[in-house]
Order: sequence, then structure tokens, then C-alpha cells
Amino acid sequence: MHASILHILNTTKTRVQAFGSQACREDLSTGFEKRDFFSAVADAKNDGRVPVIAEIKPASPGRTFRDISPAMAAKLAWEMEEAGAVAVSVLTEPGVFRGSLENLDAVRKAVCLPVLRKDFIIDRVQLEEAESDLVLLIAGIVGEELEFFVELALENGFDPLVEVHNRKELESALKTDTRIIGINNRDFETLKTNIATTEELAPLIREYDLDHGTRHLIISESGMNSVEDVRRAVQAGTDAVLIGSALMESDSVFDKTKEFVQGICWR
Ligand SMILES: O=P(O)(O)OC[C@@H](O)[C@@H](O)c1c[nH]c2ccccc12
Repeated sequence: MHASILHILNTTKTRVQAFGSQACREDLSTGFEKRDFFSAVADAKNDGRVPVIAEIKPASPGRTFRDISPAMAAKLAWEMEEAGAVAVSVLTEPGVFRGSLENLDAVRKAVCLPVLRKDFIIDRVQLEEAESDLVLLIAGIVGEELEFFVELALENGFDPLVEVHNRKELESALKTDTRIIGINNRDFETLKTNIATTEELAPLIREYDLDHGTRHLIISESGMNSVEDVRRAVQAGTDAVLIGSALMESDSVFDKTKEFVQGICWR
């Protein structure tokens, strides 16, 4: 695994041990009304939009995009919603990615879209400290405990998005009850992206679904910088794409989100 990812895992461990759960989910959840990601994707497809999950990502390993305060996160999320995104993903990892739970909270209050918490979940405490509609679980990091974390997420009212990067991780994801699988085009060892990962894995999920009478939502994640990239992911059979860097680098998050949303004719 790349040094920066190992660093994130170590700091996350320390943080979780040091602070435990800072807020009790039960306290937070007064008035919490879950937003349905599945119907958001279906609605987008029905009116010909490309289902885009737009990501608020202040930085990534070796790169800083922009400092994002909660007020700025709220503004960007609003632009994403106006431009037709189906969901907003918010980085909450505070070190390398410079995210925050405050950004997550501000975004969820600012828009009506489902919100995905993007973090390195390694402890159940993290599933109690904040509210979101979806939560990321990275198969390559959660490892053997994947099934446990999927159940825990479901019990806590989250829709888990299980992220995989290779066949082995995909196999373990398919053994769980998750209905959403994210194919990460980025390799955690080299941090390089290649959309061929989606082209390899998405058809395997479709095959599995045919054999088992199931229907997973497939999300292609990372490394999509142009409409052409999105077209490749969609042609491979994905239901939605998750885009961060290309939006963060752009002068207008609204215009850029719209470009992806309207980029290809879905029907
Ligand atoms: O910025 P990109 O290349 O558009 O990628 C977005 C998203 O897929 C990426 O941020 C991501 C995918 N999996 C993660 C896990 C942790 C942190 C970040 C990520």
C-alpha cells in the first residue's frame, strides 16, 4: 500500500483511540430523514442525466485543490445539486485529504441530495459519530471484517458503498449484503488510475447479478477527467460515476458538474 495511505490508516487509528465517539448518533439523529440514493439514480436515468456523484475533496495525496470551510462546502454542494448531480460525496478524513465532519454536516443541511461520507472507516465508533445517507467501506482496507462492517452500517441506517479494486475484493463484496459496489479505478499501491479497472470488473458484477437474480448499483470511481472517460465507464455497465478532482480543479464547479451530467445521452 502507498505510504500516504498507510499514514492515513495510522493517524485514523490514533484519532479513533484518542477521542472515541465524539458525538452520540442517537443525539444527532433527532429529525434525521434518510435520503434515497437508489431513486436519485433512477430519476436521473429517467430524465437522461448521467448519474454523477460529485465530490467535495479539499486535497488528495500530494495535491491540494482548495481550502474548504463548511460554508464553502455548502456552497459547492449547492452548485453540484443545481447542476444535476445525484449525490454529493464529502471527504471527512482530516489529514491527507483535509476533510472534516463539519463539512459533511454543512453539506447535508445545504442540499436535498443523498450525501456520502468518504473516509477510511476502520472502527465502529466512526459509524456512530456522524450522519450521512451513504458510507464508504473500502474492501482492501476493512479486509476480513467487511461483512461485519456492512451489517453494522445497515443497522445504523447507512447505505454502504463497498469499494473494490480487483477481483478478490469484488468477490468478498459480493458475499455481503451491500447493494452498492464502487469500482475504484485508483490503485492504492501506486495511486495511478486506469478506467480499464471498471471495464474489467463491471461486467463481472452484471454476470453475477444475472446468475443470482440480484441487482447491484455499480459506481465507477476516480480518474475521470473528461466526458470521454465517463462514456467509457458507462459503456462498461456502470450506473453512476464518482468525480472529485476534475470538479475541484475547475473554476466553476457548477459548469463542470453540468458538463459531466449532460455529457452523454443516457438513453
Ligand atoms: O478525484 P477523483 O480522481 O475524481 O476521485 C474521486 C474519488 O473516487 C476518490 O476521491 C476516492 C475513491 N476512493 C477513495 C477512498 C478514500 C478517499 C478518496 C477516494
